[in-house]
Amino acid sequence: MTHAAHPDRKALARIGAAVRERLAGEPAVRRLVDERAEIYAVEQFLPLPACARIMALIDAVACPSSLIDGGAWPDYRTSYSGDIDACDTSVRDLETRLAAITGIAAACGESAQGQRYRCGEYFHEHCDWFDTAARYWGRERRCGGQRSWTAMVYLNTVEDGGTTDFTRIALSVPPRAGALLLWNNALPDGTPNPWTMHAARPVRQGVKYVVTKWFRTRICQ
Ligand SMILES: O=C(O)CCC(=O)C(=O)O
Ligand SMILES: [Fe+2]
Repeated sequence: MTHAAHPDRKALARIGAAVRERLAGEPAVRRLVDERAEIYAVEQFLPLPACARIMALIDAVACPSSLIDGGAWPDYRTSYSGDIDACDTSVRDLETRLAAITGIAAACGESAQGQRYRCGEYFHEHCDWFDTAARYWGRERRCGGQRSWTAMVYLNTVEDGGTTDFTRIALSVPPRAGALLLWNNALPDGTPNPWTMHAARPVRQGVKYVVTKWFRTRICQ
């Protein structure tokens, strides 16, 4: 695919550079070692009481997770998800923290989505990037454009399983309560980074809760 085929490429390159520079100045931020993808972790990013509160909010709204391109493969994602109450103090506090660490305004992203995986549940490997050749792209282009960075907070520590695996670079991240995982879905030139392919592996014991914010290129309306 040529550069021209990536509609938000220049803006994504700009956002990538700005976030990269900001994270470099944050001592709590650790870059996970692989040159091919920009993936960062911050331990104890969210206090445990806020994690507990958001887990309760997820339980209140969780429905079987959907996929943006419909359900071509019904068992692709077996978790439960929901848009948690954006007015809740803990959610507002989370949004503020994510905006502060990335430098991207909360409005320049989708509303935070909670996910719950019970024993055996998973999300098969995928990239968070939108397929700009798909039918849904017309809508997403007008409403925020391409996804830039993904920010995901693990709300609990899982007894066994439930790792987030970056399958093309053999990186496996175990869920730890309050930890933030943050990655750039684009390469430095703003084109999609295929090395960000990832999966949520099945939970083998316990339950896993995460909250995810997908930042976009522009303000989402
Ligand atoms: O739950 C995880 O570990 C990953 C979730 C994920 O990839 C997503 O929601 O896009
Ligand atoms: Fe994902």
